[in-house]
Amino acid sequence: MAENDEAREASYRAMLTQVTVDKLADMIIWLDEHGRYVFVNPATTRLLGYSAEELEGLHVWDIDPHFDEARWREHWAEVVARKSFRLETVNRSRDGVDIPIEVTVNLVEYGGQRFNCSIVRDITERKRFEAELRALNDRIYRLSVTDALTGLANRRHFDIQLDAESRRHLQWDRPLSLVLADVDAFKAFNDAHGHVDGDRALQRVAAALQDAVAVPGATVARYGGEEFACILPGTSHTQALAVAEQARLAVAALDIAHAHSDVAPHVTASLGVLTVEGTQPHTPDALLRLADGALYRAKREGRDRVVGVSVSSPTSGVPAAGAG
Ligand SMILES: Nc1nc2c(ncn2[C@@H]2O[C@H](COP(=O)(O)OP(=O)(O)OP(=O)(O)O)[C@@H](O)[C@H]2O)c(=O)[nH]1
Repeated sequence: MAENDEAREASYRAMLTQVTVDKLADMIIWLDEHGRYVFVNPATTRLLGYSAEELEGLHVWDIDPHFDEARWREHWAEVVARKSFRLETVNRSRDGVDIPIEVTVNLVEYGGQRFNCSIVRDITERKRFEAELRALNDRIYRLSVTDALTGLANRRHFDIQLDAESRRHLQWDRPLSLVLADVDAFKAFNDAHGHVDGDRALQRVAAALQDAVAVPGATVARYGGEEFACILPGTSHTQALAVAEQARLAVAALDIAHAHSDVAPHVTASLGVLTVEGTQPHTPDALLRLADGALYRAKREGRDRVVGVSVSSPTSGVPAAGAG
């Protein structure tokens, strides 16, 4: 190629490079090995609000709140070792706005010097979208496990938890208690006061149960209709009976007038308590059947009371099945 042609070709290529660097929406940031800005493209000055001259006197930690000099030295060692990789960080603009960025780091060696040439993308929109998506997923999850009327865990969540807790109880050989609570004479309440007041009463009963069951890791759920269920992991029978009695008293203390109940002049609940101890496995259905048996007895024996049943297998050394 003639000398003129070569010069024209070189100038043409330089023009292509220059225009690309000038027009690129991403930032191009060159840092030396001391973390000093040595070159930035127009997108950088636009986004960060500093002039190229201002930036070229600064260090990376003047702009990136996640960096200091020590962190830069670690980063530089990684750049040298890995040569090219991606990271996410933040750049603070001149007017104090933190801009989340994705940085593609590249090690460049030129004229005996080493540089970090970064292609930097503003990912504000992506981060906002991710946060919205996370919030939406959280909301969908909360809705999927929550009973709409009372705000307690719903039946689906209860079933999942009971399955998990019945396995955990076997694995760790620690007691597991269940409490079933059923509002007494609620049909009569609905008939006398109407469904709307009935709903309100269920909401108040639910809140009272939730407050009364102060057991770490407990699940308090609306099991269906006017029936509630609590899982009390690691809770002995004596403790579970005390929790259930506390819950019974809390429902009575709401003092929701119920003129058509044979039990009391206010809304009451009957509760069945089951505790299993030892390593003999019980399916969740079997656990529920046993707890339901205790609840049934509480109803039959006059309502507004707690009846317990405890089942143990020989390994735990606790006497075999008993009720009280
Ligand atoms: N307001 C309202 N009532 C409900 C809801 N779910 C179930 N119920 C009512 O709860 C009542 C339950 O009645 P029953 O199962 O006969 O039991 P009970 O009258 O409470 O009598 P015992 O349980 O034997 O003391 C029915 O009238 C249902 O309609 C609800 O979401 N809102």
